Amino acid sequence: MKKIALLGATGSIGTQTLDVIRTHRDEFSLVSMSVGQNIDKTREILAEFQPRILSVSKKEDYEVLKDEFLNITIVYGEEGLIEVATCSEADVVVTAVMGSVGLFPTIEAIRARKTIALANKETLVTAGHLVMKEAQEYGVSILPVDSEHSAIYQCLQGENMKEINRLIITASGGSFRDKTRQELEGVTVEEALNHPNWSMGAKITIDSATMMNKGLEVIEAHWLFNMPYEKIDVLLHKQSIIHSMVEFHDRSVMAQLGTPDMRVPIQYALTYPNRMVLPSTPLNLAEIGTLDFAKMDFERYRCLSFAFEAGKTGGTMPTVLNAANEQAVALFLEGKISFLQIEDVIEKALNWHTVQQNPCLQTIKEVDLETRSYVLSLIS
Ligand SMILES: NC(=O)C1=CN([C@@H]2O[C@H](COP(=O)(O)OP(=O)(O)OC[C@H]3O[C@@H](n4cnc5c(N)ncnc54)[C@H](OP(=O)(O)O)[C@@H]3O)[C@@H](O)[C@H]2O)C=CC1
Ligand SMILES: CC(=O)[C@@H](O)[C@H](O)COP(=O)(O)O
Ligand SMILES: [Mn+2]
Repeated sequence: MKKIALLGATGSIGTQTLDVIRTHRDEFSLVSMSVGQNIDKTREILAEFQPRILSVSKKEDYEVLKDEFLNITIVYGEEGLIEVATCSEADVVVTAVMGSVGLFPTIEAIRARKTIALANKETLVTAGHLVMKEAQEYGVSILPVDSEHSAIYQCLQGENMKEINRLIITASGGSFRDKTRQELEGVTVEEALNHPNWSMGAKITIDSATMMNKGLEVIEAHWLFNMPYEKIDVLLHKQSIIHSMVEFHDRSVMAQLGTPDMRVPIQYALTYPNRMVLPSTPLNLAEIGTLDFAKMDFERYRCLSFAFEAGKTGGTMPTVLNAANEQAVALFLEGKISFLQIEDVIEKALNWHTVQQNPCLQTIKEVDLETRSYVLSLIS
């Protein structure tokens, strides 16, 4: 029986992780979980899965739930996230919170020698050098959940890392892939949230529309696979059937394919190196007929250029990229800035910041906060 700590149980990845646990009750159990503010859904999850520890974001929710669920340890805030992630019984921590708030619990989980099933890409973007160093020091595996990185990981099984020529990350193009830049003026939040292939949380769906999701994934791949940026390519592939590819020195290309269903990479991370049955829709290529590919347009998707530049600059630059993006997307979702302003404020933040190399955790925390304040100052 594998015991799971789940950060972000009420979200899109969290819900699908619970579905995987539900499908394999004899293999997995939920021992601890965190949520944000969705307390109705939390009550349902607690009743069904009965974890030992729950963390909520707000103290007010903690006050209510602690009197309601007397046999569950209830905690809250950033300390609560760490308590969930370091729960003594847990073997594996699924990091499915949204944003850089996932960094500190992930670091503490590594120090507690938990295997990490990593969905929360912002953690690697903001502090990849520290996360990978800690994982190496503590002998902890970081198993990718993000579909592209899971695909690459699957293609690399039994391969020699020294024989890789390049990684090819596929990108659907997001909600606005058929629009020109001019047509992006005045697009609505509702339109932006309409991803063509995946049903995901709001923030990543907007990232997908701006192509920042792919930028974050390039940086995530750089750290996970120790790959220089020059060897990471992005390819437009609108069906999201090929989840990513690896080209080797002999020009052989390995790809992983499947219908878009995040339960597949989630389950793979939980069962690795084995596989188990999953009631997912089989891939029917005859029915799909055609798979499309196109060259990435870096003028159209400026956020992808920002990410490559920030990644190559290194130091605190990816932290700024991530924090500015998180703040800008939040402002867009609140209706306070337009879709095109997202990339404008990110560009301003990157130009404003003076990079510091090899930042420690404290510096990353400070730069993250300063960047968010800077972005807010731009619109006030
Ligand atoms: N969804 C997907 O298919 C994929 C997602 N990812 C990555 O996985 C992560 C999660 O994405 P997704 O599931 O879509 O996101 P969702 O927005 O659906 O879920 C986020 C989860 O995190 C919780 N949360 C949000 N903010 C905080 C906070 N400040 N403190 C504590 N908890 C918080 C939410 O709680 P509540 O709702 O209760 O407020 C919810 O449980 C992201 O990093 C994303 O990039 C990667 C690949 C695919
Ligand atoms: C499911 C998943 O992993 C997402 O990150 C997905 O890749 C988003 O799709 P695009 O960013 O390619 O639109
Ligand atoms: Mn992805």
